[in-house]
Amino acid sequence: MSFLNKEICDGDNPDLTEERRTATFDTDRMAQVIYGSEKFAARRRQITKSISRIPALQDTKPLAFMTREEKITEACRELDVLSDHWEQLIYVNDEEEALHLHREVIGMEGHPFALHETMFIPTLVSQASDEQQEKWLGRARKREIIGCYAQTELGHGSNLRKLETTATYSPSTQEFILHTPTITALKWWPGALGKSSNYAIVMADLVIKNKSYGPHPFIVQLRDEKTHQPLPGITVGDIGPKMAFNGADNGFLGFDHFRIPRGNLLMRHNRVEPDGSYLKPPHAKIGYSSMVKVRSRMAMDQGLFMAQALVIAVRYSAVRRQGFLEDKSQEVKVLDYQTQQHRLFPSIARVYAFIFCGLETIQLYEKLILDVNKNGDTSGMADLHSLTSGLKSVVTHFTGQGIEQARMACGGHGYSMASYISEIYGVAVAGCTYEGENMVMLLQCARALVKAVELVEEGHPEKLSPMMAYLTKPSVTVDLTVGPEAYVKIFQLIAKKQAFKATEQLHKFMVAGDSRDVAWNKSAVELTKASRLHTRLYILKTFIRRVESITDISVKAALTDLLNLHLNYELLDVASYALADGIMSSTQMDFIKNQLYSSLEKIRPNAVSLMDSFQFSDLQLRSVLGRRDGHVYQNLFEWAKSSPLNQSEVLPSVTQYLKPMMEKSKL
Ligand SMILES: CCCCCCCC/C=C\CCCCCCCCCC(=O)SCCNC(=O)CCNC(=O)[C@H](O)C(C)(C)COP(=O)(O)OP(=O)(O)OC[C@H]1O[C@@H](n2cnc3c(N)ncnc32)[C@H](O)[C@@H]1OP(=O)(O)O
Ligand SMILES: Cc1cc2nc3c(=O)[nH]c(=O)nc-3n(C[C@H](O)[C@H](O)[C@H](O)COP(=O)(O)OP(=O)(O)OC[C@H]3O[C@@H](n4cnc5c(N)ncnc54)[C@H](O)[C@@H]3O)c2cc1C
Repeated sequence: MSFLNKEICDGDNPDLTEERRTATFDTDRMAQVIYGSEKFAARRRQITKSISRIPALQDTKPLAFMTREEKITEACRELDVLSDHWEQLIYVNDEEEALHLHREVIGMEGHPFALHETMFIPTLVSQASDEQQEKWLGRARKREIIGCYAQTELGHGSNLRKLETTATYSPSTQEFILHTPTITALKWWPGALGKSSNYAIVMADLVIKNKSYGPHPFIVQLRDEKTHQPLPGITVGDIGPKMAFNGADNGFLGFDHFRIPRGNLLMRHNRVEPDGSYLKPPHAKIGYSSMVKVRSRMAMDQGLFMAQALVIAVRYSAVRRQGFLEDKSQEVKVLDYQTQQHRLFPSIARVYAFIFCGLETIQLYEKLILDVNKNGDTSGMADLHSLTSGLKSVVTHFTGQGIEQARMACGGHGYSMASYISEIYGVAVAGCTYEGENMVMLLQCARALVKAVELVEEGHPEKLSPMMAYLTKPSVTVDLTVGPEAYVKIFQLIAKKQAFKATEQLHKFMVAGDSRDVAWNKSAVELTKASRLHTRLYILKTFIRRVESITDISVKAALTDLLNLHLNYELLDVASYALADGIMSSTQMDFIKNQLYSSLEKIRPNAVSLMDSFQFSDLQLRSVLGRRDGHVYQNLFEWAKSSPLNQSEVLPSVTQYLKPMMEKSKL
């Protein structure tokens, strides 16, 4: 079956139009699967259309030609325009719609509200008491105040228990005294802290009567609401340019015995009474929930980052002609080369897989917050923490790899800022670090795995959570031709073996006399391998579950091809484990390779439409190379001509230095 997708093809590059004509599914229907519902996919399109009717948001100067200050100013101008249209554009308080609006209009280089929406408001929702929400949440939602999340310090990010900023309770005045005792205690990195925010959630060590209670969240006013000047006792500023994300003012913050009222400790789950007595929370790590919230979004957000890079690379590959195959009268589209397909298509599959995981983990977090806030039920916290710790690490790592391959797939033009892929890469790989450095978080996931293995070894498999149940599966011989379930079985065996091996190694060192911490460190590489396999198994199973649930036949068929590619690619990628443990034979390996190559051919006709289905507007993509019209060469030439360097024929640097130098050389 072949039909023309609904988008207008007239006027586009004929090579791209041809690709769109040969697609076997409808991109609107695919968008419903990607964005989780028909309603949200339609709302996205509606919002995009409404944005396109606001002149002040069109044809802005390319970000690549702007200084950092100009980028920040431009983001603020756009936010102001959006603010004037907010209620016509989206349903107020709909987080997904707000995120879409920001992504499309302001892009990914950061803006003053990035942390306000993703961490400041969510922390108030999950940690502030009803009374505190009454006071601050409404103001935050109406954007009367701008907030950020200030946790990381110059000296500590990963190890939260050693944060040095103190919040010492003074019963006589019923205040907390915030203080930065050393240079390493300066808050360092928080997004939008430096220049934009006037409020912050500050994570500080709660100290009462000389006893430390560990990091707790406080809401703190940083700047005067009228003048925006820092309040006395507060030192705040921008930390300088970064690898990417330079539209954001990540900042530093220090306190000099800065006093805040007792009511500024967020007290939904714990309390400090006026006399200084402390009521502890129902779960020791409940104060970490805002991090879990962001981690639960990361599979979706990173999937969308990689999708942007792939839209650009796949469209370009369908337009770029170079070299010959059979027909010597016309050069081929580079997308027809097997190596190009192998470079791009497994990442397309991963994008879909990550997004399906993201849809699931976002819902799991929403449910957890309901359970905790309404029923005080914290039983889901440990599982979601270990799942999202592993997932953020695996997804960010592969997203970085996928985006870099997308860049290379665009040859020389991929290296130009016109492609915008380097910016997408820079922003995406920040995710390997923020919300917990990847190795640190893989080791958090490993804690849960080791515990589960120990339960099995102690004869209590019934206590395993459903995600760990595969650790009890016996070894079996598997016939790969029966379909996805066979791949899952092999993957389960590989992941199980590695989890047991890593745990065995840990125990061995402990038996030999090492403390658990030292034995843990000596086993850490093996433990992180176990976490990665465990997480990749979850991703694989989620992909299968999601594809099975699709009702549209043509969408399901296209995604089944992608799923088959994913299964074969993933298994091949971990084949060294399977071969070493005798789980797979070399004949099975050959079978997998052949399946992989034939999947590439099946996906080829749908490649452009699989990426068009994300329905990113040109405004959001910000890529000259990846525009929907595919007129790559004309667009590139126009863009280059608009470079500030080309606004005069002779640069002052030539007149001032090169010319005199050449003249001197003549003497
Ligand atoms: C991101 C969305 C953006 C969308 C916008 C898209 C548009 C594009 C625009 C811009 C894109 C960029 C957006 C930028 C956003 C950037 C946001 C970045 C913000 C930050 O980085 S905030 C700072 C984050 N910091 C960290 O993550 C620190 C990492 N460290 C930790 O979390 C902890 O220190 C630790 C978990 C590693 C260890 O904690 P600790 O208290 O020492 O505990 P342990 O002794 O290790 O463990 C004890 C026990 O507790 C369990 N546990 C730990 N944490 C949790 C938890 N959260 N929940 C439940 N249980 C937990 C742990 O497993 C142990 O259990 P056990 O004893 O084994 O049973
Ligand atoms: C773009 C960006 C935005 C950010 N936004 C915010 C924000 O809004 N708010 C905020 O509070 N913070 C923010 N951060 C800070 C971020 O959360 C931290 O940088 C991150 O948690 C990593 O901590 P770290 O810098 O201390 O790394 P480190 O822990 O110093 O990592 C250095 C190395 O040490 C290793 N390591 C550390 N501990 C262990 C261990 N226990 N076992 C094994 N290896 C270990 C790591 O794996 C890594 O290789 C942001 C960071 C970035 C890059």
